[in-house]
Amino acid sequence: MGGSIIGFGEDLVDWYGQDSSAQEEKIFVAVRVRPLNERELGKNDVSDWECINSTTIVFKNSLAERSLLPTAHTFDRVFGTEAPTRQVYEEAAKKIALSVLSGMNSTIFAYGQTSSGKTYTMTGITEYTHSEREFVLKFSAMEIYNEAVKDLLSPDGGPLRLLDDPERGTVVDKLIEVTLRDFDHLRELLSVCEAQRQIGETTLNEMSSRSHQILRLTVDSEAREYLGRDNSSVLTATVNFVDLAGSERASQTLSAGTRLKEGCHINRSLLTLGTVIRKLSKGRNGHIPYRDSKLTRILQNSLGGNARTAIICTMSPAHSHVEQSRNTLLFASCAKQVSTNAQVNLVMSEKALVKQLQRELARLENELRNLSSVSASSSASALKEKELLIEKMSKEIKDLKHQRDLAQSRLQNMLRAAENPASKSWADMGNHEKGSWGDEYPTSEASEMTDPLRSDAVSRGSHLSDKYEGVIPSRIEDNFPENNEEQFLSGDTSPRLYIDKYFGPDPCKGWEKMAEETRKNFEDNCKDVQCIEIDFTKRNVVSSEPSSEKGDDHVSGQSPCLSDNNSPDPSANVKRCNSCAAILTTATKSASSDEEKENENTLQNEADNQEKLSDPEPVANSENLYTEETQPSVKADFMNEDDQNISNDCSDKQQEAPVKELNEVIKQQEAPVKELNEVIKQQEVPVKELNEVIETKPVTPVEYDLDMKEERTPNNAKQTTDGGSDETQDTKQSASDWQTEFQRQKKEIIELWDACHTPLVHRTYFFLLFKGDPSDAVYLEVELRRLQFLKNTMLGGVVVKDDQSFKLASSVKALNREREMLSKRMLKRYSVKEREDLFEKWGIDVKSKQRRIQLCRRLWTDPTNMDHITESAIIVAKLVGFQEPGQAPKEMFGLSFSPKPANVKSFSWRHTLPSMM
Ligand SMILES: Nc1ncnc2c1ncn2[C@@H]1O[C@H](COP(=O)(O)OP(=O)(O)OP(=O)(O)O)[C@@H](O)[C@H]1O
Repeated sequence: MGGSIIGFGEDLVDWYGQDSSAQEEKIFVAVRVRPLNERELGKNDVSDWECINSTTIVFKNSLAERSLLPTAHTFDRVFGTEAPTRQVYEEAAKKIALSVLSGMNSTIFAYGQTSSGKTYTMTGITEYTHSEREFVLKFSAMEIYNEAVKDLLSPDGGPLRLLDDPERGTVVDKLIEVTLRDFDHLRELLSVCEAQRQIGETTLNEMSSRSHQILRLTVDSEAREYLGRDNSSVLTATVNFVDLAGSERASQTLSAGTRLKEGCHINRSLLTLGTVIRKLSKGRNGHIPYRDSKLTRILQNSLGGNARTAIICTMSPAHSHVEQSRNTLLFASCAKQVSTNAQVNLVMSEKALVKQLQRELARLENELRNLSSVSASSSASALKEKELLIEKMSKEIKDLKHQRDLAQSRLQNMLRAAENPASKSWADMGNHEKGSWGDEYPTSEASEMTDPLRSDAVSRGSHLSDKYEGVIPSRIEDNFPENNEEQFLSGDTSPRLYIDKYFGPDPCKGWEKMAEETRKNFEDNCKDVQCIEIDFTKRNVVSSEPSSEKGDDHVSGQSPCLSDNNSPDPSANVKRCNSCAAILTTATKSASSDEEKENENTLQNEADNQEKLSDPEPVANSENLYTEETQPSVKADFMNEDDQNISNDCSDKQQEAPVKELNEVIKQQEAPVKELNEVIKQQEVPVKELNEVIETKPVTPVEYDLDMKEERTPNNAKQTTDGGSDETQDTKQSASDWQTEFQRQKKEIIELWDACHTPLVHRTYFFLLFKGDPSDAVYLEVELRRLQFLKNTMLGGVVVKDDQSFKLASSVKALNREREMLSKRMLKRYSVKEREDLFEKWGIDVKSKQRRIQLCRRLWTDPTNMDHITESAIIVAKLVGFQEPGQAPKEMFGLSFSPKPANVKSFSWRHTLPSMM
């Protein structure tokens, strides 16, 4: 039986060598004769039957019977009384039973008279079948007792329903299926079935089965499992082992009651089975009464020809049972005529295959849809996204490298300073870093002298001041501030000087040097600011000298530094510092005194409208402004050290301490450099990977570069103009570029101020620089970078621990205090009418409480609105006294402000200091 089977490939041959394709075959019929049992032997019964060969059984007794009935019967196989069950299995059952492995259903019946050996035989065959198989089987078991179907694996369950499935035929509903682990498991289950099966004692069989038992093994296997082929189709087949109840004669079994009733059901169902077989044996025409009994209904698939079938008829050889034996052989002969047309469960397999193909089709369709939805544009956008990511990460790397360079640069500067222990200025710087920038009142001159960098800056600042003499306000209006913030801001009355001190280099001295220095010392310069701030406060103390308007009683121990503005002598610097430090404690008191004084003024100014009483605003402690938010702890140390130094001149011993501190600071600075290097390292890897993936062109640096900018500045253009005649156009272009860049930087800086909570006074000072003067380029650049770094440090997750260089970073709390301080100032700087106008202009109810602080809290709050910023700056400038009498506020902010040539040599640094000097 050759041929191929669709879906399973050619040569689908079952493991025992037979082609598994559809085949018409007769039911395999075997007869097994059991030995005479003890009961029969006890009655001296004799054996009538003899198996003369492997296929023929002959009746050997009565001459009379012999003349009437056939004496020889031929079947597929006959087994005599000596044949073991194993032989019966091998030669009669195995072939059929293992058909299930090639996807064919099969059924093996045991048919015979009661006590003839059906159960004996089927139990053995079932066990042997399992031991042969190499596949996982599922086992189920049922019995039909008195026409009720019962699950033998569910003893407590009620009768099961039979359902008609259009595909599978009759199905026993909710029949339990157990996956067999091994042979022992099967034996265990067979024992359960045996225990559950209805057994009754009859006169012929002490353990007579009173029900039909159907044990079912189901194989769900993939063809490749047994053929070694790569085929995922599933074969599902079952083999039924049917152990029928024995036909019996009531007269023989002497049954009554239950046994009789059982016997009736048994005989009726066997009669139906016999009828079905007989009809089948005569062909398939006409009605076949499958449904007349549950037995034939359940086995319809098998009997109907879908399953390979074997019927093993058991019989007793005893003469006393000759009639039943003849009936058995008659049944066997009929069964032998029945043809089956068993085939691999192609129907089911094809369905499985169709289902599988449908699933595969759906999957492919889905994939296709997804693929088509990923259009070219989305691919391009994904690519662009990656490119942007690379660009962003590259920029971050660049920023980080920049920060690292700054940190390294600062470290180098510190190391340089450490090499010169006499450089007290650096030690001062260290102290200032650790201390509060607003708590001290050293003189500005002292700071200038003690910080070599800043001395240079001051020198250049003077130069600039000369340049802008007459334009820059020459003095602060009146009394010294009542708080630290104002000490900070009042140190320079000129924004230009503020910037000069802040950044050091003089733009007029050449871009190259300036840019280089700025880049190298960016952080140092930032740090410089702190010193300057401190120096401003010191200057305030200087203002307490006899020439000042107040605070003289606090500066009785005047420092020599106050009289020497330009001494380059480091030792002199040390003296000054020590002395100035000594002044610190008294200067604080001076500030308090100033505050009291202002409060008096306030009361006087507000006497008419009782504002002071009706508008009780919080009064900030001038001493605390910024100090809580910045470096409160070191302040005490610094003070103590200075206290100790009050009566001492500089000694070597004293100089060693700051050097030690400096070394400590250097140590601290090394950590962030290391951290930055680590961050850069980590950042670089993904960028490299991404670059490799999309093979994009090298990322264009986004960051504005000083060198690039240098090429565009008018100063630089001027240098190049000397070398060629057609460079005027270039110069114009450069100026245009600068204006564009200037606007961009201005906008960014304002927004960064907001993000970094930069003090309003600092913003106001710096805002004065926003006039588009190319010479301010470097200041803007440095301020921008400082803010970018600061923002990264504060918000960007780049942790630079204990970084003290960016004191201009404030906090919301400090900013609020500053606003409170400014609001206090409003009483002094603005008349009642001016204040009311301001409140009205800023949409604040004139009669509301805390209207001044309300106003000040709105200042600088909208970094995107230039009008708002300008108005805010005007107000702050006036509040802090940064306004020449008679000068319109707007003039200060560039509307009518233009630099004048630096041709006035007589301008001096001192001229820019407060009048108290
Ligand atoms: N081939 C055999 N060799 C030895 N003993 C056998 C053989 N066949 C059956 N017997 C014994 O005969 C007795 C009856 O066998 P069994 O119970 O299998 O008959 P049965 O056909 O199933 O009867 P019933 O229809 O009443 O259930 C048992 O004790 C069994 O061990």
